[in-house]
Amino acid sequence: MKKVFIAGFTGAMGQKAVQLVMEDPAYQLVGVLAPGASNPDPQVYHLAPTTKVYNQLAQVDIKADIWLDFTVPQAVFANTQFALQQHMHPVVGTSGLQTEQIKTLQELAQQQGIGGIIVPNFGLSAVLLMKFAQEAAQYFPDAEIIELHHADKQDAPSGTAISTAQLIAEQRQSPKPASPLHETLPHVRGGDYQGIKIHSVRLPGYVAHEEVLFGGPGEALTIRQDSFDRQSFMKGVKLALDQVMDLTELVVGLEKIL
Ligand SMILES: NC(=O)C1=CN([C@@H]2O[C@H](COP(=O)(O)OP(=O)(O)OC[C@H]3O[C@@H](n4cnc5c(N)ncnc54)[C@H](OP(=O)(O)O)[C@@H]3O)[C@@H](O)[C@H]2O)C=CC1
Ligand SMILES: O=C(O)C1=N[C@H](C(=O)O)C[C@H](O)C1
Repeated sequence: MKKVFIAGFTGAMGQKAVQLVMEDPAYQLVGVLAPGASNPDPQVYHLAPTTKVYNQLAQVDIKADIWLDFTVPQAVFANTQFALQQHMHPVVGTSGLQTEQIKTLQELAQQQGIGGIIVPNFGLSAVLLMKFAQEAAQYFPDAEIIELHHADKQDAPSGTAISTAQLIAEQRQSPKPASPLHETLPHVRGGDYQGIKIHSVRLPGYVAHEEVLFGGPGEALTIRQDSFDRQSFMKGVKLALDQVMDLTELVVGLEKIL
């Protein structure tokens, strides 16, 4: 039985992950972490009576085989560093890791001789969108991204939008230089990732959605994916939990294990 630790267990994704791990006989939920979890009712959070509950990383004193992280961008780097130092295989769903931070974690994973996976999006529709966008960028170098999320999302742009922009930027050859523009409303053109504009929408009712718009002379291509329910991520989470202990390095993207 593989021992799993879940960071961010009180959150929207953390709760889904607790359910998944508790229902799967291949896993044992040995510990959980969330800052607001000083005295959680195990029944409210569907924990096992033996699951140890922590509210600070510094207090975590047990070892698991796998560290599953659904926390916040401010915590994910230190959490993953800790997991690697303690020889726990990280499965990182939290968004917001910077390129330099990922490099540092990959070096640490190599030093520690342990594999793991960082997954910008566990949903198959998003994984496919990124693949298709990368292909389209070879033919349509001019692209913009619109990501739409629930109003409680704590960061912008989404990790998925950043990953999509990175993939497009790697593939495209000659984007049209941006024309000078007089903005009558500041920031109206959105964020800029290497010339690719990213627009973040936050609205109640939405879960997680992304559109990539490609424009060319006289034509346009739009690719869109929708996660209508967080259940859309759980197949990918299960796949990562099942396979992470076989990985020998810290990889990025669910497609690495599909
Ligand atoms: N890769 C993917 O497919 C997906 C990734 N995500 C990402 O996962 C992350 C979590 O999303 P979601 O569940 O919606 O967010 P929530 O806001 O619902 O949950 C955040 C969790 O993190 C905990 N937390 C807050 N601060 C810290 C800290 N300093 N250290 C440890 N834990 C902390 C919160 O605990 P408390 O309640 O006590 O504050 C809570 O349990 C986000 O980065 C999101 O972008 C989300 C969906 C899919
Ligand atoms: O916060 C979310 O909800 C999501 N976050 C991830 C991201 O930032 O890309 C993945 C998915 O979009 C849901």
